[in-house]
Amino acid sequence: MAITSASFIALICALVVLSILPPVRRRLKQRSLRNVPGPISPSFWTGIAKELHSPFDMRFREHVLTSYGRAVRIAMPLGDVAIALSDPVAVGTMLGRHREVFELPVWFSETMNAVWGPGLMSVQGKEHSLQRRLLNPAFAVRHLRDMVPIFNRVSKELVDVLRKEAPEPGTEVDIAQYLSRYTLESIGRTGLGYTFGSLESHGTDYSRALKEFGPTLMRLHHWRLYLPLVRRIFPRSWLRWATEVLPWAALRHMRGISDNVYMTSLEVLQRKRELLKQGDESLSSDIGEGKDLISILLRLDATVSDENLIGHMSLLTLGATDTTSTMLSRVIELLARHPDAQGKLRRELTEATAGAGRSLADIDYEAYLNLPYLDAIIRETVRLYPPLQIAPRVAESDAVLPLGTPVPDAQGQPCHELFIPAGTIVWINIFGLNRDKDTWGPDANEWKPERWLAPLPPSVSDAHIPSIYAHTASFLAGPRACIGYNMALTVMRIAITHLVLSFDFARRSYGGTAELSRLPSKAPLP
Ligand code: HEM
Repeated sequence: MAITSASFIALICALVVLSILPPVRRRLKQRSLRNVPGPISPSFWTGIAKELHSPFDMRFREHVLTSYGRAVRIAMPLGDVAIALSDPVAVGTMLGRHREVFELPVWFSETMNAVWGPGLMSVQGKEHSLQRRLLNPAFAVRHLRDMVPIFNRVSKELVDVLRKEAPEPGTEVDIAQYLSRYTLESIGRTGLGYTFGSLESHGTDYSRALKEFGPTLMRLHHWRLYLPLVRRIFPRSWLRWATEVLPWAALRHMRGISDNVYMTSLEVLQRKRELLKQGDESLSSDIGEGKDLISILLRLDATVSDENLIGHMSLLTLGATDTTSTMLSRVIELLARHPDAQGKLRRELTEATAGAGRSLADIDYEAYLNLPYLDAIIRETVRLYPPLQIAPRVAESDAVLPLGTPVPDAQGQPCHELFIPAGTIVWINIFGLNRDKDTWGPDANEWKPERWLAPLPPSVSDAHIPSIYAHTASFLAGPRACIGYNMALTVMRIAITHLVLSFDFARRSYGGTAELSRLPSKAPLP
């Protein structure tokens, strides 16, 4: 049957009406959210979303996340409202009782799926629980223990490269760049059983593709909101064809990134399956010594499909590297800014090694846990500088969230719960939870590792912050809590120990207050 132009126009009109009805209904139901305190929007059309997501205006975002209380109204484009929550009672409910209502937004998981394939961050609901159950055992402490010698070896390589780079005292070195390569290599060897090459070189196409993902995504940010709708209308093969023919540089670049990572992952995986067939001995002689996450997964369940494993490989590497290397850079920058803390840490580490007649290679997983000042420095840095400041969720149906701290209603009376209409974006305000003065005290914004050496004030435990680490929300909690947090902490403990025992870090003379996006990356080494 031929499609007439009238029926085509009718179809387009129907699609337009169908796609605008839910947002209109949501805006009508968001009345009560409009009373929640928040920054004034400069424009009905854009809201403050653009400023909030700008990597160049961290100060504005941090101001918004800490200055309006535990529930903050965020004006979104075209009069939509989102809410940022750092109220532990509300966040606890989102991650606990209402965990099935508050999911990752579909545009987020669809983007991940389109670029990386089916990994943890690209699936939802039951599929996510299944995948998570499959992956959890690979992250058990007993496997992490086996990875410590590999982390030690990469840390030693890092120190050797830095020594070559800075043979003279006082040489300036772009330390952040090396920490980024170090993290990628550590995760590559222990996650995938793959090496990205020497820490001196600038990496492989795979590592470059991972690095370019974030900036390319920013260029496509507004368009990806329409991805779920587009995917519902067009078959996958059409979309793939469109990425080839459309004259859209960012989209083509993203396709290149996706293909590149896919091909490398497939190659690594096929090699691993081959080695596994040859027996455990062959796998143990490979780069990850058979102790890497993918080898562990293949041993646990050899029936997992290549498609799933490739999705996991890409998303694990993506989730692991930038976060961990940002934290590491931050620790080194803070130690450079606080020479007393650096000296105290060096004394603790020297006592645990030379003082106890042990070499660095003798420090195992448990011994690393018994270094209280190192532990305090990591806890405090993870609390104050979480690499992910907000975690997005969307209400899949209408929901009511209880509040520990009330917000004003239309009459200015305290309101102890928030009605969240279906489709509303709710950001879990990690940054706000970690810096709340009522919880952490008036010095919440200061970096004080010492706070972890004495019992914490009762306000911290009384707050019942949803957390899997040190009462902070940095790794989140609930069904989507960071699966690799223990691995990240282990990588950090080992790298910091090697670095602080090998170098003295100082601030560059121009110093200044560092922004997360602009870490001072050059530190003089002796
Ligand atoms: C300091 C370093 C790290 C930080 C601060 C961090 C933080 C987080 C946070 C906040 C989430 C939740 C995001 C959300 O649900 O919106 C998350 C999820 C995740 N992280 Fe990490 N992460 C770190 C390191 C790692 C490492 C080393 C790995 C893997 C080896 C990893 C793998 C993942 C994965 C796969 C998820 C998705 C979990 C799921 O959806 O079930 N992360 N991470």
